[in-house]
Amino acid sequence: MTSTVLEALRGGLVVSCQAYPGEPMRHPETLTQIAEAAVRGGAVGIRAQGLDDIRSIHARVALPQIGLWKDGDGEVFITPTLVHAVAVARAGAEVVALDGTRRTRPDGLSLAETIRRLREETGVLVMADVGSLDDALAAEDAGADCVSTTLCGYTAERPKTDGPDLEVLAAAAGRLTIPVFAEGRIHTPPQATACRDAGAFAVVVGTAITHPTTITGWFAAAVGADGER
Ligand SMILES: CC(=O)N[C@H](C=O)[C@@H](O)[C@H](O)[C@H](O)COP(=O)(O)O
Repeated sequence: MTSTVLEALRGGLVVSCQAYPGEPMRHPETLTQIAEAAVRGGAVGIRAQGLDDIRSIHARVALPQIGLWKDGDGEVFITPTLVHAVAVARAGAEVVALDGTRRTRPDGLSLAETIRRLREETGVLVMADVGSLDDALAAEDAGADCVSTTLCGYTAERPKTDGPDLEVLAAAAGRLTIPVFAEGRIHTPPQATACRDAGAFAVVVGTAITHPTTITGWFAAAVGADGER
């Protein structure tokens, strides 16, 4: 049976509120305000990065939060170890998103061991961010509560498609018994609808809603103002 927290996300839009190191909006207060604005637009959940942002958003936004901690300069950087995952749960995230690929984790634990110990220590729900159908199948076997297509196009297994990886999404939604979230390069409302139609349990959008630098770049390019002036 799907948990109450996941049920609250079913069929809805989750907004990922993140800024990258060195960027002007990288501040917990700013990202909390963005999350509050997303609530007004109809988001059913928030995805957030970093312990300070997670704490701040948890205190002010009454929606389920998918938390993660990006760390390290290795291939596995989304909540890469058990220690990171426990910290994300303790910061207040109802769901911990972690690297759910079949790659070696920096602490040497398997995904199954990570999920088992995280659950024992915190009781939190686990979202495995996957890069392929095989990752998704393995993550379900490892005990994840849900998967997201977050890493499709960011590992060696899949090409970086222009929009979301609908192929992996549809295949995973057809094969897994746990919820499959659509995430990654969903840049337009029609793409979000396509994800829903491909079987997404819920749709996660970040950049196209919360990353003005990228959005500005799209428009600048459209008017030919992105080059040297
Ligand atoms: C690959 C990776 O690091 N993905 C991250 C995971 O949290 C974020 O940088 C993305 O913004 C998020 O997944 C939402 O995707 P998009 O911004 O494309 O709507």
